[in-house]
Amino acid sequence: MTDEMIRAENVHKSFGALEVLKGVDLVVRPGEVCTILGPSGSGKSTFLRCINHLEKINAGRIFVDGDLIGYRERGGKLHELRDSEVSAQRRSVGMVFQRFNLFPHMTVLANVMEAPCGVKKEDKAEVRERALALLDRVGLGAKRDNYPGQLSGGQQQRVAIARALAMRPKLMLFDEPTSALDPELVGEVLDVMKDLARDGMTMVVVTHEIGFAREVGDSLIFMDGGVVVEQGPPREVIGNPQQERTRAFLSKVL
Ligand SMILES: Nc1ncnc2c1ncn2[C@@H]1O[C@H](COP(=O)(O)OP(=O)(O)OP(=O)(O)O)[C@@H](O)[C@H]1O
Repeated sequence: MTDEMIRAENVHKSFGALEVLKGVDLVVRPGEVCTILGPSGSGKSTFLRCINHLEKINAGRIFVDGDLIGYRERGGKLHELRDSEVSAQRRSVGMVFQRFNLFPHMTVLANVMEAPCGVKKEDKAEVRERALALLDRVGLGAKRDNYPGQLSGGQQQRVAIARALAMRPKLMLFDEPTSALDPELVGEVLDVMKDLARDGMTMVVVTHEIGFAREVGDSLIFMDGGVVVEQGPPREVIGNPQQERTRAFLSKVL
């Protein structure tokens, strides 16, 4: 493990003529929780997707635990990864989306067991044991034989977190994990995330949950217009924003 879990340097991403990321820099150290806040359309989700190589960047570099995303070194040269190799690299990063993408026809346990854990011919009993332990961890051991449709949105999102953890990720990316939930279900998902943070998981969390950022975040990034406008300890950025754009946004959401 390096002393930087994520290093993003001057990341640019466009969709056709639309330039969404205009030079984003970020360093996240192992065990840190980095929260990202910003108006709709500012490029937060796109940036997370770039870290996980779900989007290919147009310029800049992103390293995850020292590995350059999308490339590998061979014979002293950098080679672009083939699609099959990219998916292996992507397995080191767990991602949880706004909408939980569970298989509706599979039980909760099967959903977690199905996650690619990167170990070929792994003993099925071991996979099952680990999946059960993860379901216990997110408080859903008793629901293992249920189908996703039988669970609440909050419970389904907790299964999605267990599924991402089953890949043994080095870091977890959360893209507005609670914004599709009814308000009374938000807390149970945030509690699971807080528990992960306490256990030292490195996390980048795009969220509008200011309380979570303040309580759990080591750093807060305010993004607007495809750039990082302001960055610092969450309590400082929220309590005393230095930039006018941050202040204007916070005055609308606080
Ligand atoms: N695959 C795509 N093709 C074209 N445009 C895209 C694509 N993905 C994102 N965009 C555009 O990029 C811009 C930034 O989107 P993004 O989802 O990253 O913003 P965001 O800050 O996460 O917003 P929100 O909080 O609403 O999710 C938007 O204008 C969006 O329409």
